[in-house]
Amino acid sequence: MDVQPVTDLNAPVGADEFSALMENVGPWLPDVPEAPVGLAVSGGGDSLALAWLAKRWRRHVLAFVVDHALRPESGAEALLTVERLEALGLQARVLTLAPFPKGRLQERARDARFAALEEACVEAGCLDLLVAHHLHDQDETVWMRQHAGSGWRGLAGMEATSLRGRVRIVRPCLTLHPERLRATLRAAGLMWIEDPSNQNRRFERVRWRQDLFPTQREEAREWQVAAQSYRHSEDEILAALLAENAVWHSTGWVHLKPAGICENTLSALIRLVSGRPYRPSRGQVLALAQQGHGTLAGVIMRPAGRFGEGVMLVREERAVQRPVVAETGALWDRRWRCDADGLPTDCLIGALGDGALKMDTRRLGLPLGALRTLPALWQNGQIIGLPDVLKEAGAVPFLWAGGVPATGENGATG
Ligand SMILES: Nc1ncnc2c1ncn2[C@@H]1O[C@H](COP(=O)(O)OP(=O)(O)OP(=O)(O)O)[C@@H](O)[C@H]1O
Repeated sequence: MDVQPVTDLNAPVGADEFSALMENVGPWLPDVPEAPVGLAVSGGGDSLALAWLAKRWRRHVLAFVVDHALRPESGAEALLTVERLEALGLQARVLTLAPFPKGRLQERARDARFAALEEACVEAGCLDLLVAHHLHDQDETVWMRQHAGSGWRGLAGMEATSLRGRVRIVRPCLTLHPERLRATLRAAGLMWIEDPSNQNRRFERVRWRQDLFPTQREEAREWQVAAQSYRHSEDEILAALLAENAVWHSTGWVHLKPAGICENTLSALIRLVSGRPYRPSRGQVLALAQQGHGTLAGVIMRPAGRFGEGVMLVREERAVQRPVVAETGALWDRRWRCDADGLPTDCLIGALGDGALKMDTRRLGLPLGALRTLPALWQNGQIIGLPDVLKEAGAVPFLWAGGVPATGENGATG
């Protein structure tokens, strides 16, 4: 649907305008209590304005307020935000984060925040999570990436929708000026919290926010629109190449025919097979494509041999995660999620490893490297459960949880 641009920065965002923005980032499930739309609210002006608008758009919206527990007053602020949300008729929950390691604070806080939000969304039945990034956030993202020497993929900025693990992140306000979100709050007579870290020039984003001239913001928008349209057309080409030439096996590896081997397919497939959120560097991928075999970003590429022409891409055994405690929902190696209930307390999830030696890879139809890097349930150094993708008796359910699809960019920040 076409949304008429509103140029008056003092004009609150209207209900019809917001509905049109939401329609552009749909489709949406029916408005039922079993499937609320999730909403991430920091308590700051932007996300509170989004909460107010979202509640008018739909009855069943569930807000999550993450308390990073980094400042003594943060717990009280989170509760105050919950009260404000409840006063708007929204259901709201506080998610308090466990302490996380010092250093790279903003990045770690963001990762921990999204992990908690994803978990809470899955538990509450929310497929979508709304966040309040707006036009100025997008400008700053584009400038930061431009400054870091990012190519067109980076300059395309944040997408209005992207996948993160098991939820879809939706940014309905990406084209809205922040002044209009403030105007919306003022018109509704709502109060919000100013987070002091939003003024702290120690953080790169804050410096860009404070220093960018209006003309530079305009410039960023031009780059962003051009780069995003290029990104979308490149993604279409990539999807067609993959559909024609790549076979993704549910045991976590890929067979790629010769006609499909190029920088674009390899970088997307390496990200997929490794379970990592980011693509490897372009130079490294080009070198690998030229060599025809090798190891990159936790993935081994080698000739496909008995599987046909071309190459196979298999997770590198040396790079897999160490064993983790086995419990329902546990994620191992960023690739596999354990879906079994009632596991004994002293079990671990780790690579099948040498447990694969007694197995017949020909009968199972997969390369040894792929078999060795599948998850297994271990107890006292013995394998007590194989993943159900192998279709063996007494198997344990594991779901592929790589999180990032092969096509479609996830230019996520924030
Ligand atoms: N502590 C938090 N709890 C829940 N959601 C959050 C939190 N911090 C950020 N978010 C979500 O991520 C978005 C982007 O984060 P960012 O840090 O840029 O926003 P902010 O300036 O802190 O807050 P706001 O956007 O509410 O003014 C927010 O708009 C909000 O939707």
